[in-house]
Amino acid sequence: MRGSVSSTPTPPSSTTPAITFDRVTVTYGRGRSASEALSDFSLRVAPGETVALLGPSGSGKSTALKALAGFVRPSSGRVRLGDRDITDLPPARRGIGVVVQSYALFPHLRVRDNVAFGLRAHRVARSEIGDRVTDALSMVSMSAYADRLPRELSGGQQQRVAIARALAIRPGVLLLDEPLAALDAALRQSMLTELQQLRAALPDTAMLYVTHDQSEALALADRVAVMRDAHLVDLDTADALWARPPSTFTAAFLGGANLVPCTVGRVSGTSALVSVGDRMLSVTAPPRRVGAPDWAPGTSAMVCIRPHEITVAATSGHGSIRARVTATVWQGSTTRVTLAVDGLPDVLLDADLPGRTEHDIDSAVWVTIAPGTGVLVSTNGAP
Ligand SMILES: Nc1ncnc2c1ncn2[C@@H]1O[C@H](COP(=O)(O)OP(=O)(O)OP(=O)(O)O)[C@@H](O)[C@H]1O
Repeated sequence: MRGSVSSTPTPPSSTTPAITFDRVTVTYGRGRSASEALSDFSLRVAPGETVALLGPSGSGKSTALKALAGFVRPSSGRVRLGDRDITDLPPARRGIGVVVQSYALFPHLRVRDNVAFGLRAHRVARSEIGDRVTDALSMVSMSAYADRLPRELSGGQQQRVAIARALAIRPGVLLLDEPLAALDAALRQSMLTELQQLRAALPDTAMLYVTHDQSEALALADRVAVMRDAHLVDLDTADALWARPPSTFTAAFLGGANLVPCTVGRVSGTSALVSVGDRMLSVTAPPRRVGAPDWAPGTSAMVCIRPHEITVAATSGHGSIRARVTATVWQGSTTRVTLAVDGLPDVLLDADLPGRTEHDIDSAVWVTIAPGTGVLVSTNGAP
């Protein structure tokens, strides 16, 4: 399946979607100060599917979530859960579990009462509440903390309680808005693993996961919806978006790709020879999206080269290109080396080299891009 929003905004199964956004537009403010935070947004999420809304700050991700949860009202368009149109329902009657970045726990209520609160708001029978709270806390491994106040918990523990509170109502749909953003890097990693386990434990729950962190989207989502300036720009499986980015924006947003201008030469199936400066490079030419022209010889495009696909040596080798080191940053397990490559005056390439690699600034090196590792990306419609 190709990642064109116009051609494939459909969930993988043919069942009724758990979540439907049908051409939703949200406008904040009025008159001259009115601005569209979400424009003509359509998306369907299948039962049991996790879709990540990924995009930079201000691109409209949270607004989409709020429109579904009922915290903002669309100026046009409809939202549905299954066959039920919920556009006009108050939030508490939508039966959606919501988890936000700031935990939003009541500071004066103990953990068990924070979780029970949502159940009372959803009018769950008093006799059922105790068992539901116990189940939800055990799902997030927080049973031992039921009698604590939020201030007696770490950030990660508070976020688990917030997730338990959302799960206790047994929602068919769970919305998570940057749930890990307030946590430190180590905790974020372990919570990410726990969220993966939670997802496996809830095979029928559809999840919409808002993040600006591509690694969270790749780790958790069945499909990724890339947002930009209030619009959905690309939608596909995480694998497909990574391997065959449909746009330069998505290529850059998912993993800091090097985007090198090229001219398409000979194309055979999914292989292409392209000229980059005065060099020929063998790259992958993914099938174009439905309705788009093929990669015609002479077309201007970009080659997306991931930083880990570049090797750097002190001496020249077969097919290597001379370059100059302009910066190095040690990142722990890798060193990012930035390179000015001969014949490409306007491009700096980032290479991620394993371990701690020492290169003097301005030193001459030889760069090799393994044949076939770069992928062609269309510049049609790109800014
Ligand atoms: N209540 C509001 N009133 C006016 N404008 C708003 C309001 N909430 C959001 N916006 C604006 O709408 C746009 C989209 O905001 P939104 O919060 O949906 O973006 P986002 O992609 O979730 O960003 P972030 O990752 O920073 O949370 C932004 O320009 C924002 O400033």
